[in-house]
Amino acid sequence: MRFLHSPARFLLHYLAERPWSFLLLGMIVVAASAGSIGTQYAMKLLVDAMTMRSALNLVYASLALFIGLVVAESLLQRAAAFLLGHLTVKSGIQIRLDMFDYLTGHQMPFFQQQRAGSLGHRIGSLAGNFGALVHRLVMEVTPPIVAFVGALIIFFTIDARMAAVLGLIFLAVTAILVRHGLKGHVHHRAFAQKAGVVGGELVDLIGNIWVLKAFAARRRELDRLGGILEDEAKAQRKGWFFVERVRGLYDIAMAAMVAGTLIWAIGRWSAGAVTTGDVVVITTLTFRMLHGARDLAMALIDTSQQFSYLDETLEIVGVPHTLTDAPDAPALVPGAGTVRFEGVSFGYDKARPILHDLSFDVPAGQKVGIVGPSGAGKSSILQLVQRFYDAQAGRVLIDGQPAAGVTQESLNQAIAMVPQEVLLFHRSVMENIRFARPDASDADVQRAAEAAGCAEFIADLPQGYDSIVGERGTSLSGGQRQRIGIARAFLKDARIVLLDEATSALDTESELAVQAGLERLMVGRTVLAVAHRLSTIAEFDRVLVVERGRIVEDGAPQHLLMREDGEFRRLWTMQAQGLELDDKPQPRLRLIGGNAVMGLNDRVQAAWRRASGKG
Ligand SMILES: Nc1ncnc2c1ncn2[C@@H]1O[C@H](COP(=O)(O)OP(=O)(O)OP(=O)(O)O)[C@@H](O)[C@H]1O
Repeated sequence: MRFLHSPARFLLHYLAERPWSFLLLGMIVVAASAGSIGTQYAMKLLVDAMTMRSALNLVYASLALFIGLVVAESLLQRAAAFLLGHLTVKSGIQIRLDMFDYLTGHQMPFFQQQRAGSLGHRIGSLAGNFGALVHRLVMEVTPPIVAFVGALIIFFTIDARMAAVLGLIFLAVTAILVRHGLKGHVHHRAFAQKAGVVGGELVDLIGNIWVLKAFAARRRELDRLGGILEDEAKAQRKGWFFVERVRGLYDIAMAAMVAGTLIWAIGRWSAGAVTTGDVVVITTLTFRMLHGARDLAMALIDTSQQFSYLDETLEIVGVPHTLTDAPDAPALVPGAGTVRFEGVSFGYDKARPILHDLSFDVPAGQKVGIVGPSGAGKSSILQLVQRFYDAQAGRVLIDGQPAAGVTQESLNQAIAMVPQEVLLFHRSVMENIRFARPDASDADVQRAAEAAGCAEFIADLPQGYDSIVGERGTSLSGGQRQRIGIARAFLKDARIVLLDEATSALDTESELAVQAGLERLMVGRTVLAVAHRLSTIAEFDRVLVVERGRIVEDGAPQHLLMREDGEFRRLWTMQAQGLELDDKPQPRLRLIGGNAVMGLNDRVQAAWRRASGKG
């Protein structure tokens, strides 16, 4: 999206979305400002008519003109404010929708590098920035410019020399103020940065409220927050003092200028060169011009500040997408559910490859367990199947179609994933499960929940399916969240199911419930499961053992177990002893949770016996 490349393009893009409305707004504002200058002129006519003892008709006509212009200006001002509010609210909705759409198109690493809260805040503030910019330009920059031009014209009718002098003064005052004001940017930026730190700290503290309470750290953290707020206040004070200094300077300059102009005008009046009305209009217009110079300078400073906020946000949110659909990419045509890796090499960082020349073929309906030491690249294989990343070499084919050649949306439709950590929205259980298929009926959702083994615990929740699960599902246990994840996969009803087994141990009862749900889910589907507890894949059709990004064994679990010095057998034996391997250059053994050992339950013991011919 080219319009995200610069604040000016961004502004123009959204102005061009409603060109006629914004043009109308500009015209109303120009007319209102002209009307306001016109009132000064009408006042001069009135004063002249009165002092020159003109016919009463002329006096009343001037008065009528004056009142008419005052009313017209005020009506136009209201119309402009109404239209501006209406337009910026509409554009604000559009901007946030566009930005959310663009933001969610970024690849996963983007979200790992940015804090979610700060991204949300930035999207929200983009709409605010746009509104503020349009407001400044239309309501604060345009009127002083129109007033300046109008005043200059009136001055020229009175005294050309004076008009030229005042015009130059106006430009000089504006330029000096803008120049000086821009120097204050450093203070404003420092304050904005400190305010950002405070915001981030607050979000962090509230997000980690559990730690705060558990470590009795409320008082301690309050003191720490006090220190950070003090820092912010210092930066804020510097900004204020700067602005006040600029204002002081301006006030002194204005007093001198108005006094000078008045003395000069009265001198001309006493010489009979100008009328009383002229003196009145000269005085009011001088005030107006000088105020206009100040307002214009402030508005320009503010506009440039808004531009830099906008620029800062666009630099983060508007970076180009790194993973996009190929032009004219077709949708994936779902088939029986085959997965094929052809010479796939991949690294999150190109310089540090994780998977090396991986090739395997999973026919439809096969259940494949992926095992290996921690960090071997198992989860990365699942990430590539879903095309969260592109491989640096080779291809991933889903139902014979390259994952990189079809639309990402259609690819994600064809695959159901039950991740290690099931993430839930702060919505009801019903909505959370239905997220997998928005058009599913309540009965469909309930059937999926029953199949996943959720029905019982959902019935025990205070409002059943309507219960809100708490932010990120915190009011549910780990096992319950996982079963909701399985229910989602049921509802999605995809031919290909990816499972990434949770590393954190569940209690035995939960584990059995999750296991039962998974087993029902796997029936008749192609399954790729990353397994930490080898017990879970004992009855799979096939096991791929991955070590440092390479497949070192591939076969049915029973067969692999029979290989005397096989890797799978070694992992199995270690797990039976409660140990697990880290896939580091110097592999390290570590103790794993007791449940993993308990996970080697009867079924596995039976498989072991079968494999070793003792069954
Ligand atoms: N998003 C990421 N960005 C950069 N490196 C990553 C990312 N995810 C994983 N890695 C690295 O890639 C390597 C393989 O990780 P992966 O998660 O695929 O291993 P795994 O075999 O699934 O491990 P585990 O069993 O511990 O889940 C690890 O060294 C890991 O640090």
